[in-house]
Amino acid sequence: MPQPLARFAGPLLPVFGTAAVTALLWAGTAPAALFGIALAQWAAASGRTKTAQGFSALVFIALLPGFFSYVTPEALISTGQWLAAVSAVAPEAALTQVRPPLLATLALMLLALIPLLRQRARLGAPLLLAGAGLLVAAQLACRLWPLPIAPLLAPGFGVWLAPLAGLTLSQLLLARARWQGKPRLNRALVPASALLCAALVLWQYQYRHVETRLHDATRQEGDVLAGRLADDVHRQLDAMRRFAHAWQLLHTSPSARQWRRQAARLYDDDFRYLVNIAFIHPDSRIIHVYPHSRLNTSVRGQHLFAAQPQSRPVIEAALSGRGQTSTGIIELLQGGPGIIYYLPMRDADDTLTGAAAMVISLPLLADTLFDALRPDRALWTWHGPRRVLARFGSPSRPGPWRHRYRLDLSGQTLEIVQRPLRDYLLARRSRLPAITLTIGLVLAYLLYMVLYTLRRLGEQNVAFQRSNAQLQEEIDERRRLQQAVEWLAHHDELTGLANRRRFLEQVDSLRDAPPLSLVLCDIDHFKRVNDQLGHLTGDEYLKAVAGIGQAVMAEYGGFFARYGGEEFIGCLPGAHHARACHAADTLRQRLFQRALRQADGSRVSLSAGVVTYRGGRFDLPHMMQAADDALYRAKRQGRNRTESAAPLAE
Ligand SMILES: Nc1nc2c(ncn2[C@@H]2O[C@H](COP(=O)(O)OP(=O)(O)OP(=O)(O)O)[C@@H](O)[C@H]2O)c(=O)[nH]1
Repeated sequence: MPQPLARFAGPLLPVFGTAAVTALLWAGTAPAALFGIALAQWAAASGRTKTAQGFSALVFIALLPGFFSYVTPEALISTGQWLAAVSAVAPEAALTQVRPPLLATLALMLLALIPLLRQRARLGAPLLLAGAGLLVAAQLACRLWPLPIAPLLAPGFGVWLAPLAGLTLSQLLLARARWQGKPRLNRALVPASALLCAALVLWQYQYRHVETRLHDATRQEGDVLAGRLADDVHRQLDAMRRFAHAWQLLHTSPSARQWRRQAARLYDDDFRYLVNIAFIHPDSRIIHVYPHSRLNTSVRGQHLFAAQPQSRPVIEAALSGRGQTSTGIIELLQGGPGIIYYLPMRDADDTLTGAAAMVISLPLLADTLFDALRPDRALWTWHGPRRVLARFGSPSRPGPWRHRYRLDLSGQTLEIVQRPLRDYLLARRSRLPAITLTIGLVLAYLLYMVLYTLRRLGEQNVAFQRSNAQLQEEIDERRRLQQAVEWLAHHDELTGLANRRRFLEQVDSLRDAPPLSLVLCDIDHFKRVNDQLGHLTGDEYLKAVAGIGQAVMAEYGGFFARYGGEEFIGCLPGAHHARACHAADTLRQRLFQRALRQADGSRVSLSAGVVTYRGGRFDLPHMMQAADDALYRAKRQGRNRTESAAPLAE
C-alpha cells in the first residue's frame, strides 16, 4: 500500500469497524463479512498484522455457526434446533437470512483465513485463495446454468457476488509479491486446486440431484394424495349408483324407514364428507334426508327448483331419467360450498320414482383430504373456479415450490396447490453436498500442505547436502593445509628431505640401538655456484645432492636430511664407523661423478665428517660437534674428502 494511503488507514479503521458491526445488525452476515474481510485486507496492506488478524478472526467466528448448520448431521443438531437458535437471536429472521449461501460462506471463510495465516505460503494461504477463486467461479457458473426449478437453497451470492470476487482479486494483488518466484508453490497448488475442482464438480452434481429429488418427492406426495382423494370420490359415486339402482327392486317409492336404513349403511361406512343423502320427488321436493340432523331436517319438504333455481337444469335432467348429473360448486342449503350429484331412481316397473341426491360438502371433503396431512409440512390451498375453497397448514416461511394438482370429481375439476414449507424442506434436505464440498476442501488443503512441505523439505535437504559438501571440502582443505604445515615443520621444502629438527628427533629415537653413525656433508664452494651461476642453479644442485644422498644412505640402511643451507646429514643406524666412512665416500664420489659444474668448469664436490656412537652415554650435541669438527678438518685439508671424528667414548 502506498505510504500516504497507509497513513490514513490507521485512523479510519475504527470507523470501518463500527460500520461493519452496523452492517451486521442491519443487513445480515454476508455484507458484514464482506466488510470485515475488506478491513482485514486493508489492515494487512498497511502493515497492521494484528488488526488484520482481529478482523479476520471476527469474520471467521461469525460465519462458523452458519457453516456448521450446513454440515452438521441432522441427527446431531437438527435444522429445527438451528431454526430455534436463529429465532432466539433474531425472531423475524429465517435460517436462510442469517447465513450466506454455502459457496459464499466457504469463500468468505477462506478469505478470512488468509490474513489470519499472515498470508504465508507454507501455511496454505495460496490454496485458500485459489479455493475462494474457484468458489466464486462456481457461483458464477450456477448463475449461468441455473437449476430447472427454483432452488430451495441458493448455492451462491446474488448481488454480493461482485464484491466477493473483488475481495478475492484484491487479496491476490496483496499477496502476489510474497508468493512469486516459489516454484514449489505451483507444484503444490496445481494438484490441490485440481482436487478442489473435482470436489466442486461432485458437489454440483449432488446439489442438483438433492434439490430436484426433494422437489419431486414433495410433488409425488401431493400426487398420491390427490389421486387417493379422486379415487375415493369415484368410489363413493359408484356406491351411490349402486344405491340408486337398488331401489329398482321395490314397486313403490322408498319409505322414510327404508331410506334411513339403506342410507345409514352407506353414510356411516364411507360417506365422511357427505352432508346427506336425499330422496328427491319428481316435482323436486326433498322427501327423505339422511342423516336426521337439525340442518338436514330443516331442508326436508323444500322444492329444489325453487330453492336452487341455478341448478334446475341438472335436477330436471336427473328427475327425467337422463342419467347422473351434478351441480358444480354451489352454495348448499345447509350452508357452505358443495357439489350435489343427482342419480335417477326407478322402481321395479322401470317407472321413475325420483332421484337420489348425494350432497358433498367441500369443506368436509377438504377436511378428509387434509386429515392425512401435517400442518408443519406444507401450505395447502384448494381452489374452486373463482375462489379459494379451503386452506390448510402454516402460511409462514413457505418454500420456493408450488405444486398444482387437478382433482377430477366426475365432471368437476378442482385445483389443489401444495406449497411445502421451507423449514420442513430444510429438515428433509440431505447435507451430503455440503459435506462433500467441505471434505474436498479439507483434502485439497491437506494435499497442498503435504506437497508443499515435502517440496520444502526436499529443497532444504538439497541445500543441507550442498552446505555439507562445502563444509566437507573446507575440512579437507584445512586438513591438507594442516598436513602441509606439519610436513613443512619437519621437512625441507626445496629438497623434500627431513629437516634438522626431524632428523635430530629420529636420531634421538635410536639412541638405545648403537652403533649409530652420522655423516655431516657440506658442498664445497657453494657460494661460488650461487654467485656465478645464480640461485636457481644453486637450488638445482642442492636437489641433486639431496637425491644422491638419500639414495646412498638408503643403500646403507640409513636416512638423509638437510641440516641447513648447503649442509646435509645422513644417519646410519647399526653402521660401524668404517661402513659409515664408506658410505660417506660413496656419496662424495657419486656427486663428483654426477659432474655438476662450477662456473669455471670444475666439478662440484662435497666434504664430509663422520662420527660413530658405539654405546654408552648418548650425547647428540656432542656427536654433532664431533662431526662438525671432522667436516671442518676435511675443508681445511683441501675439501672433496671425508674425515673421521675421534672415536667417541664407549
Ligand atoms: N641457492 C641456494 N643457496 C643457498 C641455500 N642455502 C644456503 N645457500 C648458500 O650457500 C652458501 C654457503 O656459503 P659458505 O658458507 O660461504 O660456504 P662455501 O661457499 O660453500 O664455501 P666452503 O663451505 O667453505 O666450501 C651461501 O652463499 C648461501 O647463500 C639455498 O637454499 N639455496
